[in-house]
Amino acid sequence: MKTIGYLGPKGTFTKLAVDTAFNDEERRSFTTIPECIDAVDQGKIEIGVVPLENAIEGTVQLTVDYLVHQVRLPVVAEIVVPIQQHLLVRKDFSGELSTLKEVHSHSHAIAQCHQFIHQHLPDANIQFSSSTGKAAELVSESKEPIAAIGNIIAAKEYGLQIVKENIHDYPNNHTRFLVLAQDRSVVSINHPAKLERTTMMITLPSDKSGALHQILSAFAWRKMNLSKIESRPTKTGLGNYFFIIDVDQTYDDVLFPGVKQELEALGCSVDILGTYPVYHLNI
Ligand SMILES: O=C(O)C(=O)C[C@]1(C(=O)O)C=C[C@@H](O)C=C1
Repeated sequence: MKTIGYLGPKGTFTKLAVDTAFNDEERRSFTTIPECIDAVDQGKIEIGVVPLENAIEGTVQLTVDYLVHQVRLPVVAEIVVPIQQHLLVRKDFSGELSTLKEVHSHSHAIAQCHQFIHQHLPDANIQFSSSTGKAAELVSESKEPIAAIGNIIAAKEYGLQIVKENIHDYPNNHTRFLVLAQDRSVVSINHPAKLERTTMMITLPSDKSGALHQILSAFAWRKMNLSKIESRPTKTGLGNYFFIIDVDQTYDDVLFPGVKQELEALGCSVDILGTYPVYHLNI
C-alpha cells in the first residue's frame, strides 16, 4: 500500500486536499514541509503533498526554496482546493471576540485574514504555528481565551466551535498543492484534470540587459501561455535571482526543447521541475 505524506497534523488544509484527491492510500502526517519532502526523497513514503501558492497570500516560499535548493523531486500533479478560514475557539468560550488574547495559525492563514484580525481582534497577539491544524490543536489544549484560524475539519477534529465563519479577507480563496513522487505511476487521482502544466526554473546570466525580455520572447513567439512568473533569490548574493515559470501545457519534444536551446544560447540555465495534470477539486 502506498503512503501519502502531508503537512499535518490532522485538520490541515493539506490533509483536506489529500483526502479530496486520493482514495485509500495510507496517510502520514509531518510537522513541516521539509520533513515531508525529505521522506519522499529518502523513499520512506511514495507520495508527498505540500502547499505551493495561495490566491490571497501568494507563494509558499518554503516549498519553492526547499524544492529548488535542497531536494529536487519531480512534481507529478497539482491539486487546487477552495480555502475557507474560520475563527475557532474552545467550546466553553462564551466571551466577546475582543477578549481573545491570542490568535494562532500558519503564517499564510494569518495573512489571508489580516483585515479581519485588524478589525475584530486588535488586541490579540498573533502567534505563528507550523500549520492551521497545529494551531487548532494548541487552542484545544489551552485554558486561556485564545483562538485559532483554520478549517471546519480542524474544528471537528479538536472539538472546537466556529465563532466566526469565512474570515478570509477576499473571496475566491484557493490554494495550489503540489504532489511529489519519485515515480509518477504510483499517483492515481480519480478526477478529471482541468489542464496540463509544466514548471520551469530559469537562471539568468548576471547583468545582461534585456535578458528577461529575451526569455519571455522565446515563449511568446511560440504562443506558449505562461500562467505564472516569479523571481526568487539564488541565495548566492544580492541581486542574483532565478525565475520560476509555469507554462500551461504539457512538456513536448518540440516547443520545450526549442525554448531550452534558445535560452541556453543566451547563457541561461534551464531546469524542468515537473510536467503534470492540474486538478481543481471541491471539498
Ligand atoms: O496550515 C495548513 O493547514 C496548511 O495546509 C498550510 C497552508 C499554506 O501553507 O498555505 C495551506 C493552505 C492555506 O492557504 C493555509 C495554510
